[in-house]
Amino acid sequence: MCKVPSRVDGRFRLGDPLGSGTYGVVYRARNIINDTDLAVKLEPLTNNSSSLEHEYHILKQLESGVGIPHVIWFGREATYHALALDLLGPSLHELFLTHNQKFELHTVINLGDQLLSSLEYIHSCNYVHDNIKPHNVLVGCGALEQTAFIIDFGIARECLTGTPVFASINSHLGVVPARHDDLESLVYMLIYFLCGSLPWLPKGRKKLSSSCILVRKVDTTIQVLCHGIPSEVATMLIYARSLAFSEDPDYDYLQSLLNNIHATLLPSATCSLDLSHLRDLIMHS
Ligand SMILES: Nc1ncnc2c1ncn2[C@@H]1O[C@H](COP(=O)(O)OP(=O)(O)OP(=O)(O)O)[C@@H](O)[C@H]1O
Repeated sequence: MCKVPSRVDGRFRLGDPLGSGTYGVVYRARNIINDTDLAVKLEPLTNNSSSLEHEYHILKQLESGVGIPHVIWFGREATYHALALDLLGPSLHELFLTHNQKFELHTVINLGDQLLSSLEYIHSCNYVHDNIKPHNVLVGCGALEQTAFIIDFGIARECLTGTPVFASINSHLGVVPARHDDLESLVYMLIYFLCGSLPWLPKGRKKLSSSCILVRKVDTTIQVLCHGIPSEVATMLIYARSLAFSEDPDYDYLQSLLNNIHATLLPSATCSLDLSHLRDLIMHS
């Protein structure tokens, strides 16, 4: 790989890597003009079409949505495409591991509520995310620490499917993903946060193929999957799976199911994500 530039666009000084994915590495950076922190995602230039440029165009179109990362700049630096974004905090995956793989019910309801609204917005702009999973939801920083942000819009929805563990059954079968597939993935994620695992999740370090996960997923009844958690979650999954390809999802109905669960909580249960203490643990480790 070519040498990573120390600065991007003359003003963003790159620091440590924050994470990496299939397409590139994301660095913490400092804007030396206005002294603010940000994140810069670098993707090596190749002859292939740029996934980062694709992501940039989608983010620009989704720009004003709540829970959508804000783009600061996109361009080329040396032999890289670079996307500068507002700096966000840890992912739900990291926070979940820090919290012994269990989130409180009110936290899960709050996440479900926020992510449902963000998905409704993304879908209203004619996009399907197609890779909803705990790694792709980050909490915000500072004043936005109670907001969940959906990241990673780099997957072209027509050609690739997302991560098998959270993928909808349609997505496994190679059906072009539709809005209800994002909703199905969201419900799997909520179940995962409430139960600490999913029946098709491989144990330990073992890796399962997408086809194995699909077989296990299809073989798991909703009753078994949703055992011990509020019945509204099962209703959400039945509803998401029942939607036809081009059918408009009734987001209000799904929201009302989450509200029903919320109504059963003690008044002392906060309406916030309540993840700041975990965030601090990660930041200081
Ligand atoms: N704005 C941000 N602020 C802080 N960290 C970020 C930000 N964007 C991404 N990251 C970190 O970088 C990691 C990789 O980012 P991202 O998922 O966008 O890359 P990718 O190459 O598209 O990944 P994938 O292989 O999942 O498609 C994330 O898991 C996250 O830890």
